[in-house]
Amino acid sequence: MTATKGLEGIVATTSSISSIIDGVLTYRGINIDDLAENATFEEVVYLLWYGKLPNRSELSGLIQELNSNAAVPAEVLNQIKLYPKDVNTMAALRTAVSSLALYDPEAGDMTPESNLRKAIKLQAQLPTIVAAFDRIRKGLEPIAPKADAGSISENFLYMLTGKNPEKIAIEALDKALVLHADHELNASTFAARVTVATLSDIYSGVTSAIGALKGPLHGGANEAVMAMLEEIGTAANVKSYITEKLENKQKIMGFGHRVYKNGDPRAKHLQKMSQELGKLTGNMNWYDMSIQIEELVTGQKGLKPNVDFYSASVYTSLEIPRDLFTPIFAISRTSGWTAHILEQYENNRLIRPRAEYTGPSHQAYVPIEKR
Ligand SMILES: CC(=O)SCCNC(=O)CCNC(=O)[C@H](O)C(C)(C)COP(=O)(O)OP(=O)(O)OC[C@H]1O[C@@H](n2cnc3c(N)ncnc32)[C@H](O)[C@@H]1OP(=O)(O)O
Ligand SMILES: O=C([O-])CC(=O)C(=O)O
Repeated sequence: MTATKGLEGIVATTSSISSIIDGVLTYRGINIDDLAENATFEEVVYLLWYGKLPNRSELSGLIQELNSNAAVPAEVLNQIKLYPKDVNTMAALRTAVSSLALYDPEAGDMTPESNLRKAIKLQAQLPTIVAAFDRIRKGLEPIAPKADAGSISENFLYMLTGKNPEKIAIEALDKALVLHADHELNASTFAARVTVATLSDIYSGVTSAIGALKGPLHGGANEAVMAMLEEIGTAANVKSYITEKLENKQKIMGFGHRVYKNGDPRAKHLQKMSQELGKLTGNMNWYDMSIQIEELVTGQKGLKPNVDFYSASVYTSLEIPRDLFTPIFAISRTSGWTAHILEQYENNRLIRPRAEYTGPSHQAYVPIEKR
């Protein structure tokens, strides 16, 4: 038995949800470029869960269901009020999502209908949790979700600020959610599938996934990108900062990918949005710095930006706090996680690989008094 470090290139399951073939990403066979240009996030959620695009009445039915399930149990909101105000936002989200299960009477029900209902509740309630936590830590009262919101993006921005968001902000966030919704067997989705393959419940699967997404080699990279941009400060400092990092063999966050070696197809959409939003807000600094960083990192290392790189400047232009970037990724990826969890349940087998043992052998047991 020989281990493959990081399971690189190992095909661990079959799936009909999303594919990455020759650098092209599809959701249910539809190219991400088409979805990014044309689909709303709710259409994508429907596509991932049901395997087809919704017609008008199916789409409005889903939006209604999401709206009517968006309120979070009062007990969970009261618990969030007890969290330390300066706690890591992904840690707060992980804890709150785990506690949702305590107040859902059907948490342990394993029928397909019940699991789909819980997927809807999770998709509807994650935005409410993230917005509520942000307000509570600022000493503000959480805002209840709108019952008639047109989209998750609209409701989330409304719950964050208490104001009706501008159309441009809703559309920009919506496109970012489309681009982050699913990605084959990425680390957090794999974590979700491993968890539920023991026939554990969907809340456990999504809680595991949030824990995996949090790390800076995965979803946490978008916050790390913004931290880097803030540290660099202005375009004039980019060259010396990046060159020094690369010379010291340090990683530049938002670059590189396990699967894409010729570029992440999602990045160009986020780059365009970053430029457009920079122009609209009259602040091109983040975009200008990002472009320069890309030129240097691609030029010197051949590494291309991934989905996390330009999403940092996009969210900043939308005035979203840096430490909400990864929770927003989680809001979007809940659609993919839950689609994969439902697919895993449909055709389940315990996921249990082997380890290549590299420790000592033939060791004698030494009694404690002789150690
Ligand atoms: C949504 C997402 O999860 S997208 C990924 C988000 N993560 C990041 O942006 C973090 C930065 N990127 C990385 O750490 C990596 O590129 C990963 C984790 C995404 C992929 O990792 P792997 O496939 O395991 O590649 P690995 O880390 O082994 O890198 C291979 C080589 O490229 C280098 N490399 C990879 N990414 C980077 C980077 N961002 N900056 C500088 N060098 C890099 C490594 O140092 C290594 O060099 P070496 O062979 O000289 O040691
Ligand atoms: O697929 C991966 O390894 C990481 C990624 O880009 C994602 O989860 O969107």
